[in-house]
Amino acid sequence: MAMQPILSLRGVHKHFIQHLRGGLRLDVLAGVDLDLHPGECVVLDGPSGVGKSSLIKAVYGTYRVDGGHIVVAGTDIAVAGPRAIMALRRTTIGHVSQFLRVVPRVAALDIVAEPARARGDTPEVARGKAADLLRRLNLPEKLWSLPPATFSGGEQQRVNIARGFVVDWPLLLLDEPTASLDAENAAVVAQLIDEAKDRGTAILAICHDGVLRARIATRLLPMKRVEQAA
Ligand SMILES: Nc1ncnc2c1ncn2[C@@H]1O[C@H](COP(=O)(O)OP(=O)(O)OP(=O)(O)O)[C@@H](O)[C@H]1O
Repeated sequence: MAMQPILSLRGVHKHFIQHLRGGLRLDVLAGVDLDLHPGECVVLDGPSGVGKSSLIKAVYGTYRVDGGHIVVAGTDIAVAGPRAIMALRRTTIGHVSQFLRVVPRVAALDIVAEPARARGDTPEVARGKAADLLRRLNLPEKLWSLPPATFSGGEQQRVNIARGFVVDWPLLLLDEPTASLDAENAAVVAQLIDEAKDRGTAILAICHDGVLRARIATRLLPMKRVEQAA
């Protein structure tokens, strides 16, 4: 029997009403289909503004879609309520956004460890995994006990990446994970992605860096601008 996809998109539609532009309707996603299997890395491919981030946000349950199905591990996120979405975020879907959502007064090490704690690891085990990742991503150890609010963009992004990789997620969403990183740390991220794929994580990614994209993508999902109704 063929392996079940971890993520299935069928006919996903999304539009925005742009209130600052006189209520203009902007159709962004029109009938997006995809099956994503364990161990695959599909990179969304298309020009700026085509809807790549919107699709990632829809799969994470942040944006509600207007039509179609987004099935993750048997749950249709297109129609799921907030509890079901929060449960999937705890157990199944990891997300590395472009920017770290800084939690005041929580140390970087604990921010990274938190998803592993939420999945049942003891504090020691979770912190050990967090420390391994922060070390691999070259975050100076003296920063680990500090809240990341004052960290540089690249330091915050490395905390964010470590948080995304601290759990073996069945599905991992990556939105420009190396945008603020130097070449050395971008290479570490490429390695982390390879290892996650080998463990069976399915990855849906946005990645403008052509070299990294060629390295990580098992396939591209071409996205085209939607024709707007006159
Ligand atoms: N919350 C929102 N409200 C209104 N319009 C939005 C919203 N989010 C995105 N858009 C619009 O939807 C379109 C697609 O945006 P999106 O960020 O998904 O594109 P993208 O392909 O990820 O672009 P880029 O490669 O530049 O990051 C853009 O025209 C954007 O202005």
